[in-house]
Amino acid sequence: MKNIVLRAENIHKIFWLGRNVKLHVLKGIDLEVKRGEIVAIVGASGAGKSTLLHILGTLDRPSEGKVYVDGVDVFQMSDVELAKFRNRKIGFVFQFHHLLPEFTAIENVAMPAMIAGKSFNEAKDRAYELLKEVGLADRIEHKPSELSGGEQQRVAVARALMNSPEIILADEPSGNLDSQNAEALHDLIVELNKKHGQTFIIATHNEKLAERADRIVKIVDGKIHEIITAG
Ligand SMILES: Nc1ncnc2c1ncn2[C@@H]1O[C@H](COP(=O)(O)OP(=O)(O)OP(=O)(O)O)[C@@H](O)[C@H]1O
Repeated sequence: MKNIVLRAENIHKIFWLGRNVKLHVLKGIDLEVKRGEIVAIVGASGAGKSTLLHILGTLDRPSEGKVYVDGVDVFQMSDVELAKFRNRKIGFVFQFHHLLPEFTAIENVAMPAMIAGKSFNEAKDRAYELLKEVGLADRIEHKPSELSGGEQQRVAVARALMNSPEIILADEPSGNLDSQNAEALHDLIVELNKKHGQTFIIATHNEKLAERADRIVKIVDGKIHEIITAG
């Protein structure tokens, strides 16, 4: 269906800890995400939220099951094809996807376009527009260490938008922020979603952020326990 941007079917993930010791983290997840939707994934620590986001974001392969992004069965691709596809279709605001410390804000934002083969000169106008959009037009030459935590996360959001991806995945995006900065980031996500129709899938413990999603997907014991629709 055209308005389904992502579909996950029967996703299982097993981590082998030794020859006979396994951890069955995801036990058959089915999920459809509509274009332009904000979906929050919630659940206790260790429930498998990050594991699921990594699989939906094609960063990790499931032990079983399929993921379709824009109708494409992503895990049929080779690692090289998948990396190119990912860079075009998916933006990440992950804690481990840190900004590159030796590059300025505008260079960090331009990076996904440069990975896709553009020069900095070709990418810099859009990178500037995006930084302006996240309220950082006067910080473009700052390196990450010269930015506050909230500002760094806004640079990460601008970077995630650089290649106009279909989907932005965020793992605890406001996790390291104080409540005021967290609130500002939540406002920004909702604003970008409204303005650009950008799809967001966000794993979070933050109830205030989850409440702003169109749907909240709760994971318990490796399965979807319930899906709460807003309003
Ligand atoms: N690479 C790995 N190898 C082995 N076990 C792993 C690996 N990655 C995650 N796990 C385990 O899988 C389970 C789910 O981890 P995951 O990070 O997905 O949880 P989470 O719901 O995101 O938790 P949190 O809210 O604390 O971030 C945990 O018990 C974790 O220890």
